Amino acid sequence: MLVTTSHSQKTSHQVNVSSEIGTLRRVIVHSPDSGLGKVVPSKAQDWLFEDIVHLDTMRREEYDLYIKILLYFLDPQKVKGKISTIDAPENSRNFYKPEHPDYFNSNKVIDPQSLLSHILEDEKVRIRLLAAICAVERCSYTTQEYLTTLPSKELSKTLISGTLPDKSMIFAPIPNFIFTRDIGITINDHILLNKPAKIARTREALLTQYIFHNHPIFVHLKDKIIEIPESEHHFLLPDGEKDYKRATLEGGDVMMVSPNHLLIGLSERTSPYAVNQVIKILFEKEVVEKITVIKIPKKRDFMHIDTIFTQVKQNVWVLLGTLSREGEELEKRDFMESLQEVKPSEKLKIMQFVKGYGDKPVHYEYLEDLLDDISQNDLGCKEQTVFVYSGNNEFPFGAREQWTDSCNLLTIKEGVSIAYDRNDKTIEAFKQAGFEAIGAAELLDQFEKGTITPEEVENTIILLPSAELSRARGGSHCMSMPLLRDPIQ
Ligand SMILES: NC(=[NH2+])NCCC[C@H](N)C(=O)O
Repeated sequence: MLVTTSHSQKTSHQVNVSSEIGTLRRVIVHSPDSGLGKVVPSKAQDWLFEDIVHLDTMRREEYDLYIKILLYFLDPQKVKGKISTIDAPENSRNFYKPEHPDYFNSNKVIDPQSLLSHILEDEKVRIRLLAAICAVERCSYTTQEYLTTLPSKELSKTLISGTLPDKSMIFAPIPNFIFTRDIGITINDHILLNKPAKIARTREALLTQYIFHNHPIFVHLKDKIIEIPESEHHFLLPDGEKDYKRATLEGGDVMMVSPNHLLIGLSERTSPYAVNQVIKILFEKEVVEKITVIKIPKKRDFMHIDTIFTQVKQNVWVLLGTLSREGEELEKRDFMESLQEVKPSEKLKIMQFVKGYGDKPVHYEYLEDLLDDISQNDLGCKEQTVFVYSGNNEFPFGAREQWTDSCNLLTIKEGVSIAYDRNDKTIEAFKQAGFEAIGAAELLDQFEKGTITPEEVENTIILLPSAELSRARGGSHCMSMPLLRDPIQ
């Protein structure tokens, strides 16, 4: 192995997440690679995109700001006072390219492309991973042999983008790799790896599995990496019946809300069998004591639970009104709506399992009841729980803004979250709840001028330009896999 682990490195390799809001210290994010620019209209839906994106705008005007904000909060010496140089045209964005010598190379804001190039230095890992990928992608033996000869940095780039250094495509891109939330989830000091429901995300899972099992920064996690096995019945089922018994789970459905309490979505992407397995494994390993299952409608609009709600502060949540108590009350006031019967599959169902209390779950009727219980009882918050609704619950903006990820926020420290700038009504609702809203570029400008420091930022929603990013159907929560957060006070 090229990278070795010294004692001082070990502390910086710490992995622990016990809340959604403790100060973020280490995170995995992936900058949009060239594969995103290869999405064509005929494949967009298969690749889980609603549209094709303009890669250059997505990078320069949107995602690069996200990286700079994350670095300013997590690893400031990488960016402080350097932004105009970093973004100077003659530097060709090299700062953001993991394969380039000028890459920011932080051990706090980490790109899986770098981790992959490190593990590919190991001959054994390289051969095994290439064999696995080439089998999945049905490559010829000659292609596989050629790939083994590529330098690690090039190979890493190719395995992610699907494109060789000569720009020819050897397999499909994995454009959803920017949504690192879905590749795995840190649950206290364990990592739960994902089992994607969609074929388009298969290679992501394979790369992630190899990274977590082989990279020296995760070597201490050996017994703490959890993978969900397929049910043995699954293999004997006719194809038409397979779906029900499949084990699928994506990270957007898993939320660590307090040290003992995990939320897991039962959704379009996460199957009942996987949920059962997670409960069994986490209880057996004593990783958490309480697991709440939130069954959401299987709809493209919702996909994972983190598209419906996320947490901003111990007592503040942003959520979609139509699936909540607020939504039902609004509906009841509308006589015609109340005549329409809601299909059971379109209703939210919340069941809470506590270790040692058998299979008898506690039921919550509404999302607000559960979130309030988390704020007040799990987190012991003294203030009243506040709900900020998507689109400020104004028809039809709740649904419109949820579609562009108004409810999908990454909290980088208590009360400070990153959101998309396009969700005007939700931003308005945040302001009414006492938050400030500031554009990412403006905030960076203030950091550079020294008028404010990241430590001084409080109760603020940082707004990221999102015309292109939102077409990929994920927000900042999806675009982050936290590895380390401070415990909440
Ligand atoms: N955690 C999330 N909500 N991830 C969003 C993923 C979006 C991606 N296009 C997909 O459909 O898979």
